Amino acid sequence: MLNTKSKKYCSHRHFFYPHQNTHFVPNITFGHPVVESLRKQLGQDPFFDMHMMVSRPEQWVKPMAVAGANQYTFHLEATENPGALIKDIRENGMKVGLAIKPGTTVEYLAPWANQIDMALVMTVEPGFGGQKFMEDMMPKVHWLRTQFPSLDIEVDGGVGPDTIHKCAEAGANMIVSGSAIMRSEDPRSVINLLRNVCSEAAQKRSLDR
Ligand SMILES: O=C(CO)[C@@H](O)[C@H](O)COP(=O)(O)O
Repeated sequence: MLNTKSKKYCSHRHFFYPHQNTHFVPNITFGHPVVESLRKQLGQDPFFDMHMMVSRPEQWVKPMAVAGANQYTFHLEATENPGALIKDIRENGMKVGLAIKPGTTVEYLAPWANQIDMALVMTVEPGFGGQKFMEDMMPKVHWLRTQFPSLDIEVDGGVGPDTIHKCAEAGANMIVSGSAIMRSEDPRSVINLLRNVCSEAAQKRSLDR
């Protein structure tokens, strides 16, 4: 639960920036020591995109870069100065991802779209796996794809074989999928399916252009 006394509204009065002692999401996942260890185990090939569901994302840029992250994705709702953070991420040699929660409209992300590598449209409230896919986020994906044809657009939350077509048709080309893969008896085939549906949709878009 966020401490409402620490609420601080920004100029457009839609977000509030959690106080440093509150959590952006209510649970804890792994941090840069695990990233460092994975990098050592897996070598330089895997692309590590760090989705930072944290308050004050500024504080983890350098540790994540040193640990071997390739892309640093932060939440627009969690920072007061996205421009400075984007600059810092780049100066630390990483690509930039910018995420929005379901309640945040794309118009707040749009001004930054030309400065980032990837836009992440959350299709659940951040925090937990296994939630229901929010189809009503697809217009955001579609709008971003129309406005920024070459931007990487990711969806995250409730994405699996039943929902991937909606994501791909709307224009997503990067997918986060947890439960659908982990709970499958054949994870490889689920991964291949998700990949293929996205590639086919992207190919069709490029032919239509
Ligand atoms: O971290 C989050 C939500 O905060 C997501 O990345 C989920 O973990 C994706 O898992 P599924 O929704 O696919 O189970």
